[in-house]
Amino acid sequence: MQNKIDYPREVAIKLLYEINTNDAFINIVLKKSLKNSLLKDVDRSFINALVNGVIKNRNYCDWIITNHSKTKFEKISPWIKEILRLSVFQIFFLDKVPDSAAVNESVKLSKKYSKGKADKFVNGVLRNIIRNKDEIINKNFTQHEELIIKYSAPVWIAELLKNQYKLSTVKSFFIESLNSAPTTIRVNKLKINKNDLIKILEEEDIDVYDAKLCESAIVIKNFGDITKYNSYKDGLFIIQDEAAMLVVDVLDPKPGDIVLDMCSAPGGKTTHIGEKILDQPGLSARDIYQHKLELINENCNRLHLENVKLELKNGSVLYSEDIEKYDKILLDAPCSGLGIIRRKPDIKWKLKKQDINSIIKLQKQLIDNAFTYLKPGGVLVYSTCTINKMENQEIVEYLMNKYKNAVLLDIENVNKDILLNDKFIQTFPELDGCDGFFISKILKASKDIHGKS
Ligand SMILES: C[S@@+](CC[C@H](N)C(=O)[O-])C[C@H]1O[C@@H](n2cnc3c(N)ncnc32)[C@H](O)[C@@H]1O
Repeated sequence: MQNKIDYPREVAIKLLYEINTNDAFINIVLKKSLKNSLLKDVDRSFINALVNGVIKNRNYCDWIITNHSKTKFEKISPWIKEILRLSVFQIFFLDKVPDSAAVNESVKLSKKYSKGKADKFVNGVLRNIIRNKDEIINKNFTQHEELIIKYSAPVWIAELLKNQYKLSTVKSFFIESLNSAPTTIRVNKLKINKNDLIKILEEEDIDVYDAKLCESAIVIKNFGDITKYNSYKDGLFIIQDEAAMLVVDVLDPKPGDIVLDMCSAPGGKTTHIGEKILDQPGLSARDIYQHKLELINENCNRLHLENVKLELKNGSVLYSEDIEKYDKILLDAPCSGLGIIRRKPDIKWKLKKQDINSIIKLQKQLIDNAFTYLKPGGVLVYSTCTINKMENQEIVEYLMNKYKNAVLLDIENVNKDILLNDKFIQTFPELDGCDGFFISKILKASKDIHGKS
């Protein structure tokens, strides 16, 4: 056995420790560490696969470790836990890595990252697991255990969704969350048309595929670091999920509209609005964090949008100067993010049951203020990237019950498969390929249309 530690595995362990012990965000730590220009592309994708794989399958890995270790799982030190998880993930999910390689690398890592006889402990646990590999793979689970263990669903999220959807829907949702999400880009139509962009991407050796739901979308594969391509640097497109593109299609802003994007960072939808209004003045993009406004600014600069007004404002505060000022408002609200756990699997472990109530409280404040900021005759689009009905349909119902002049509009010109009663869009990763988005469209009528007192 060579003594040198395999570099990608060591990076993966450090990142897993940061995510699981220090609460770091998977996308941020991965982006930072994969930027290292000394890394080969193959190592970059191995680190990405290891870190995402462990976080996605964390419950399953932990269940296997728990059942094959004499030391209680809670008593295992954080570094050793990550080393074991990484090994178990390789043994059960990566066919190309021989089991012996996964074990040997973990033993070396445990010598470096722990004191005492940790390497012997790791070796013993992993050899025990390998001996029982077939039995583990063929284990019969109850339906509940299958969700929680095999598909690594947090218990409380599984319960929440089982109260809202059929068990088969919840199951396929969690199975899909273990897969990788596609990469889609939105053509920047201010700069180029779709066919010309496809030609340029093909010349750059990027694989290009049709997207399903949105006319401006292209699926891309086989590109490595996207920021190195001229097409990216020239601002010919932005990376954005297809469902996220639908949000602005539903808002349908036109040149001349006064538009507010209330929770707008990092600006995926802001830039789409800017494109649709032909970069005319009239678009304000807000967020509560200054550093996030800078991300919008970067996106606007790269996509050649010059007229977006950035505002550091708290959406839950009612500003009197904004009342009845806007023709169109997008409220892409902060939410539980359950619709994007395929892209950001750490959401599963970071989100807590008690967070849902505070998220809902904020969503109600935001939608109240958004509605107040609309001109009579104006249109509000309320969207989230979650499939939790409490943050979706129920927030819209709250608004409809509170304001006599709120009218839920039909959503037109979209694929009927993603519509619920013509009123809501709800996409599901396992059915539609894109992220799990909710979209609704509300008109502020000039007078009481419900006849309520
Ligand atoms: C779902 S993200 C928006 C994504 C964005 N629309 C896009 O397409 O790129 C929600 C945003 O709301 C912001 N946010 C959270 N609380 C807020 C508040 N009280 N007021 C304004 N923005 C807020 C977050 O910082 C985050 O950037």
